[in-house]
Amino acid sequence: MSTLEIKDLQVQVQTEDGPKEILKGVTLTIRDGETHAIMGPNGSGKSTLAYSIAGHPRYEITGGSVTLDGEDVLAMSVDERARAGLFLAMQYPVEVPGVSVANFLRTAKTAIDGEAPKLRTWVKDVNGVMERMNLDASFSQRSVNEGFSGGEKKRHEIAQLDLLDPKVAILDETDSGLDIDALKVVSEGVNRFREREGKGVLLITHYTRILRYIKPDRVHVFVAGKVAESGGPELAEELEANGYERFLTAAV
Ligand SMILES: Nc1ncnc2c1ncn2[C@@H]1O[C@H](COP(=O)(O)OP(=O)(O)OP(=O)(O)O)[C@@H](O)[C@H]1O
Repeated sequence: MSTLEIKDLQVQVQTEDGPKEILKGVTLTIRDGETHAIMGPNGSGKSTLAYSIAGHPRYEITGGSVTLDGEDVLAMSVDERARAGLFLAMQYPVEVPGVSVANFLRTAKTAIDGEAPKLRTWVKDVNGVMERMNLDASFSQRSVNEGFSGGEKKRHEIAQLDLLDPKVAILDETDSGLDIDALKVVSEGVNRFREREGKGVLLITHYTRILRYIKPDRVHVFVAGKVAESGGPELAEELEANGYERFLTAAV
């Protein structure tokens, strides 16, 4: 089971000019096995939603709730959220110089499962994932994200998704900066994850092209810190054709 329920979520950040309200009451439920796409203009608060769910300390929750299978996510520390089954692929993955991909993956897996994975199956699993993500075997020995190309960073995020096997994956612009081949590899990785029993996906994107590979159950238009409209995949096609204008006018 994996139901992520976001109710009337309100979030602010501290700026030099005082607090700034970014999320103004976001309500969204991702049920067992569903994939939801969020699209919206720059600065509408999509990444803020992703970071707030993952527990980034910069974002202050001023109202509302987030639960995963009924558990209060907002009461959990960042690592508790990961152990509870939340995964965030960041728009700009951070570099961790001196920590190899192999070490990072094993440490993360151990922290999430509460015990170290069995070495023999783990090595096989990692090699299998690297191969599927079209990453060279030597990639495991490189420092996390240091000097990675844009495409390598995103493929590495999906390799993590595959190995860490969360309940709900939040993917923040995982398609940005990918060439056609990498987009396919990344999409296939996400689809393999979706095929597992009861997994939820929240996919933040600017482009409908990824939604041709990863078919969403629901599409939400995010404008000025709120969900302005929700619909099926046809809503993404409408956005591609007409842009956000009708939503922006309505939000004023
Ligand atoms: N620390 C901060 N200080 C000031 N403003 C901030 C801070 N963090 C976020 N914001 C503002 O909050 C708004 C929402 O930002 P966010 O990154 O969530 O938008 P987004 O929809 O993901 O944008 P994009 O599509 O460009 O990635 C923006 O106006 C941004 O400048």
